[in-house]
Amino acid sequence: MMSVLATCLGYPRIGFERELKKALESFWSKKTSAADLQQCAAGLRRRHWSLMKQAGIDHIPVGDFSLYDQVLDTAVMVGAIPARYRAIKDPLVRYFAMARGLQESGEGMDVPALEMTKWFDTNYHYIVPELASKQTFALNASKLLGEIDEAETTGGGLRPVLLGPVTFLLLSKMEQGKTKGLTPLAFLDQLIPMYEQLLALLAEKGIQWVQIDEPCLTLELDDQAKAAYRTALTRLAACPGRPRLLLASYFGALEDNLPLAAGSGFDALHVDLVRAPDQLDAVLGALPATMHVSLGLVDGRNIWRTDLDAAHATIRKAVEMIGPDRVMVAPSCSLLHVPVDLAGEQKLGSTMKSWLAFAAQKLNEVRVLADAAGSLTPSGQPFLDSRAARANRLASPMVRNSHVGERMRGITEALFRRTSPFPARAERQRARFRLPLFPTTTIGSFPQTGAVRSARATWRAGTLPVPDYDKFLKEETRACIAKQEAIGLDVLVHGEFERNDMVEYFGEQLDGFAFTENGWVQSYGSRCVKPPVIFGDVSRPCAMTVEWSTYAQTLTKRPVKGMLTGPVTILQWSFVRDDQPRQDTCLQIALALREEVVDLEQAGIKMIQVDEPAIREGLPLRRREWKDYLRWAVDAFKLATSGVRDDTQVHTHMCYSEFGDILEAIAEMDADVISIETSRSRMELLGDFVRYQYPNEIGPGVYDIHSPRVPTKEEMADLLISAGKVLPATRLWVNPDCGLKTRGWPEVQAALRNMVEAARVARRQFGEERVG
Ligand SMILES: CN1c2c(nc(N)[nH]c2=O)NC[C@@H]1CNc1ccc(C(=O)N[C@@H](CCC(=O)N[C@@H](CCC(=O)N[C@@H](CCC(=O)O)C(=O)O)C(=O)O)C(=O)O)cc1
Ligand SMILES: N[C@@H](CCS)C(=O)O
Ligand SMILES: [Zn+2]
Repeated sequence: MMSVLATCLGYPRIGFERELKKALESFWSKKTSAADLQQCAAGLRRRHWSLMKQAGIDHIPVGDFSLYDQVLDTAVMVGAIPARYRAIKDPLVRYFAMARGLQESGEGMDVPALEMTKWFDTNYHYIVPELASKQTFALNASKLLGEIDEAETTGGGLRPVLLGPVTFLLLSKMEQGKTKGLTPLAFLDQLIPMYEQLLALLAEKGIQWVQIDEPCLTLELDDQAKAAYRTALTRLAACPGRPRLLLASYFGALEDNLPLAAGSGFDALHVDLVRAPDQLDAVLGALPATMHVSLGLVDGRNIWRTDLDAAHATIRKAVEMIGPDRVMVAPSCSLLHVPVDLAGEQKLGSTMKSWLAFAAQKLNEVRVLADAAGSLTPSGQPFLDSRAARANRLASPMVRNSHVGERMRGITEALFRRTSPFPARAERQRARFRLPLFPTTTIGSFPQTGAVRSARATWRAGTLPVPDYDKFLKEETRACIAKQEAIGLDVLVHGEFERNDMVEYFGEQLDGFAFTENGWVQSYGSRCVKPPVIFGDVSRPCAMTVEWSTYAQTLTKRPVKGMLTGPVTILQWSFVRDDQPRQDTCLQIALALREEVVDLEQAGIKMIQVDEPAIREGLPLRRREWKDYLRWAVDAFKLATSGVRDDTQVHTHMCYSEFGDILEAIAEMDADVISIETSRSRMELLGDFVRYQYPNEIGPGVYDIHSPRVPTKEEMADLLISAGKVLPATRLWVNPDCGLKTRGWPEVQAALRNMVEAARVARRQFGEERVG
């Protein structure tokens, strides 16, 4: 008898104990071999397949595992390897060179990494494939086929996951120069045969179902992209003898792309019903009689326990309309974006735990929902538990704080404005700080060395007494200030040694947040974050950063920037409550940060940086929703930062994204200075700031901090000089792309010395005076 299938689109690969992270970093630092790394990776894959099998998942993903990133894996699989990496013969070394750059002094090897940017509106970063004007492709499916062989022992139900050809091309970029007028989509005809060959190989292996991820189907597509979809989907559907194909859309609604998807000739369509529940009727109405639907009902982007009754009602609707044989239940997207297992949490408290589901629990929810599809009124224990948890959360006194409600009602227009407009503020700030032309600074964090991390780990474990930890951090901060002075930086930072993570640190100090011990989620490569959980109204019980900033300022005469994470970024990088609009939660965070900003000023801090790297990532995927989001996101930043005097300089910082299309909003944020990542894209972004005539001061990043490579004085000076030609030199700052926490001290010191030298070169070119 056929029944509703339980399926999964992808599983976190980092490992319950972040085994992959550790194996990667150990391999990169040459402590272990490639074989050790591959062994760890194979062990993780085996574990994940086996636990999906145990959870009763009928379609188990294979090929979603990656040593670094699934988009990079796809580029390698189709042979899209830019020329500069082809001299590297060892495939693994070449793979990591594309991901992280490679600088080997002995062998004269010095190649920067490919660009990295955010995966849709998530905090995961992918490597941007780069195509040449005469791009050709060649299939190398060894990774995927090898993993399928490994997974055979799992016992059937394997569903290979491929990033689809159109999304692959839409996420790619053309290499710089010589490609005028060409866009990656021009290569679709050459790329499709790689997928055709691959489908034939998968059919030979006896694979029954293949999942083709096309998340770009949830975006607004122009005619060229729609035509590309028509071509690609029709051709793949027409492959002779192919396995059955599931087209996976996620992160939003298909809307006007639904006819493309439903008419694709594929055998199943996955839809995200967490982000876009309202699309169900249209989807069911559009499905041809041969097509299955995969209902994405368990949230792959958040950690709240599923409302099983609501999900069950949706499944019933689908079953009644098209019959159980054509229905699959699934998470809304890959589970890559949620932590591995709630079982890793000992300190959360049973009430909070009962509200949550991580990846392992979500698999169980999918199974339970599939099993209950035949029942009209499910009453098994999982449903009873889900109802009880929901009722408990809705009624919990932990969630509401009447003081926060009062403060929210007391917000007035005046709280969103600095006293004077930027030109008047800039004049006062120039008089106050007397900085040289091209002032040099950094973004905030300095290396989080093994010593810093392990001191924190022992302090957390209770084996390092608080005063000793405090003394250790003060010593790190003191040494950091001394190093910055020796390097010759103009505006200093305290180094953020006390912070585990720029969001988690604040989450731990604010009321309304819970934090996990082991809730790691991959951010890029081996780097993970532990997003805090916002479960209730947010408020600040006491000052959070004032002590560290004021301590650092006592150590130097140069200005030390106060360092805060902005409201939108705290929101975006947390798991957010789903019982009130995100904007209300964001304004609550902004109110708490406003108190901190004012306290910093009162404590004598003259420059305050409020980082908003996630503001672009928070942008809704559909343009019509942008205006509303940008209104409240900008308001939240202004609410947080407008409580200070004109001569207090507000900085902000952004990284990882294309900011071209939100420049107006960035300007409205009205920060006195913005530092922004530009170096990986070789300052392409700066063109947007020029075109928009960005009015305030700006520090275009001149040094890619994601790579251990030390940039030369000359290359950074070139970047500055090109920036100085298009923007007034009087408004330019000099800084790396982002914080330096992931780097080691020797390379940081060498790079910053070169950066300070580069600023001197630029000053010689443009004059020493900072007037204007
Ligand atoms: C700027 N970025 C950030 C994003 N999101 C955030 N939430 N935070 C960010 O900073 N998104 C965009 C980018 C992504 N970039 C990065 C960059 C770097 C990291 C990173 O370094 N992550 C660390 C983990 C950071 C952390 O929280 N560390 C904790 C725990 C450390 C730990 O693992 N301790 C060990 C013991 C260590 C020892 O004994 O030596 C343990 O407990 O077992 C801390 O410092 O206390 C990473 O290592 O992945 C992330 C995103
Ligand atoms: N102040 C932070 C910003 C990162 S986006 C840092 O320097 O790490
Ligand atoms: Zn940054």
